[in-house]
Amino acid sequence: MDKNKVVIDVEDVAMKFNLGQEKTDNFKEFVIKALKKELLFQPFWALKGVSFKIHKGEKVAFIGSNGAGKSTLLKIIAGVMKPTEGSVEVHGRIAPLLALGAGFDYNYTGSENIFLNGSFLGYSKQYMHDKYDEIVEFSEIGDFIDVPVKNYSSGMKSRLAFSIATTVKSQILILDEVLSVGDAAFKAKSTKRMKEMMAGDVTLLFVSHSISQVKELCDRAIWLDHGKVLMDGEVNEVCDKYLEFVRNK
Ligand SMILES: Nc1ncnc2c1ncn2[C@@H]1O[C@H](COP(=O)(O)OP(=O)(O)OP(=O)(O)O)[C@@H](O)[C@H]1O
Repeated sequence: MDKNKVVIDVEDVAMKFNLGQEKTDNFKEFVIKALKKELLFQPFWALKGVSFKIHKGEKVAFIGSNGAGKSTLLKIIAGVMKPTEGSVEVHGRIAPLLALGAGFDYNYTGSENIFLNGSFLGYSKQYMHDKYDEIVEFSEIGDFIDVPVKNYSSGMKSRLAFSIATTVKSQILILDEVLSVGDAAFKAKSTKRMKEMMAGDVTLLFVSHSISQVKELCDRAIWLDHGKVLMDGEVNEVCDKYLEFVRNK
């Protein structure tokens, strides 16, 4: 495996959101104010000057307080959002597992969503056919596979999303909090599968508030704070500094 190959190159990325300064009580009021141009928007930088490179096979965790910009950064890397400034280069196929069930169309059945997600990830219908049984079996969805996803519990949605993303073979895996959902049995099963994948040359981008899980799965951590990289290095070192920071807050 070519450990020196850069698979993700993030350069000077910034992301600006426009936040409404005043509260509107309802949508009608919002539309009227917007039409009358009475709404004031204040720019808010969720990410600013973020740069790093990720090499093939690295397992990288993104840690930091609520609102630090972790999910926004992963969405930009996955191509769901375009950064306001900077550039992101990705070499390899990404299986994004952003916020649970993202990528599902709730009106379609689990089965239909497997093919929908497959085409979204760039896999052929035949390939998804070949993987179908394994995906359904691992997800433990059972007969619910023919029911619209809107009737699934959040645990069922995350089990199916996890199962799709980890059964199809992709070089880059993005996991956002997903392992924290699902019951104890599924959690054990998904952690085992993650570890099997870790043994291969998959590149992992992992967001979690569980530092023990981060230490277990990753070898590098990037600590984000208020949209900036505060520390980037060996996982135990960065996590310990972060925990110390949290304790002293
Ligand atoms: N679409 C959006 N419009 C406006 N603000 C947004 C949008 N998405 C995210 N934000 C803001 O950007 C900041 C970063 O959010 P993000 O979800 O990336 O943080 P996070 O580090 O993943 O947080 P958490 O640990 O709570 O999941 C937050 O202040 C959030 O309110």
